[in-house]
Amino acid sequence: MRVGDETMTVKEQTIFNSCGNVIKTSDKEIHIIGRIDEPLILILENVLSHEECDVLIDLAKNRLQRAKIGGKSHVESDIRTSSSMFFEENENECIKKVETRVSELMNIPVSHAEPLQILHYKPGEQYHPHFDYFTSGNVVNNRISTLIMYLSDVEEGGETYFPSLRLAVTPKKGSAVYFEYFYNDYRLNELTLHAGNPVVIGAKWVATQWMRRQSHRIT
Ligand SMILES: O=C(O)CCC(=O)C(=O)O
Ligand SMILES: [Fe+2]
Repeated sequence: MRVGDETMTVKEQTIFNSCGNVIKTSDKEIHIIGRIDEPLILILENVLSHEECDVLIDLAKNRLQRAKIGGKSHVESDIRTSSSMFFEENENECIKKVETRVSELMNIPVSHAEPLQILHYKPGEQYHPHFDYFTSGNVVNNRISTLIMYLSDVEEGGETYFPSLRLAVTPKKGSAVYFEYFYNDYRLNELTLHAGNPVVIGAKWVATQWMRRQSHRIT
């Protein structure tokens, strides 16, 4: 292909940095078991141990709140019907360890990390298709990448679904799906539209880490 040829495509830079199928963070070997290249979407195994999943669920259990929209309206949102909570940064040794591992895996300093979010879906609950980046107005320090870690298996339903790519990721305890939306070509970012399909049988627990373009933490 010639330069200037309209059909010439230049592969976009990715944030995620891996060569090979195994990623070594300072305390774990994580395996890539599935991928789409553009936009980059990775299915990762062994991100969290089963014990870590259980600890995160236990710590979150009593602090969950049904999804709300609007500060004062207290109207329950139909966009997301699950319950959620956020951990404090560095809240305890387990959170600290997970935050460090996730930041190494996502190749972004921990200071760019939002607080770790826990979501709990009961049968019938779901998260309708959405973008993780903010689309309204002039966002200064937008989100650039997401890691959704599954803290439980789900007997039926509950997949993370990318409708534009027709990709469904089945929750598996300790596994995760990674995607990024930092591309110059806006159409690639838009392909990261995703949903949490309704849980049919069982309970779904996830931990979501969103990364920002710039430092986000005050400390
Ligand atoms: O529960 C899922 O599979 C999706 C969660 C999600 O999209 C999010 O936390 O932003
Ligand atoms: Fe999302």
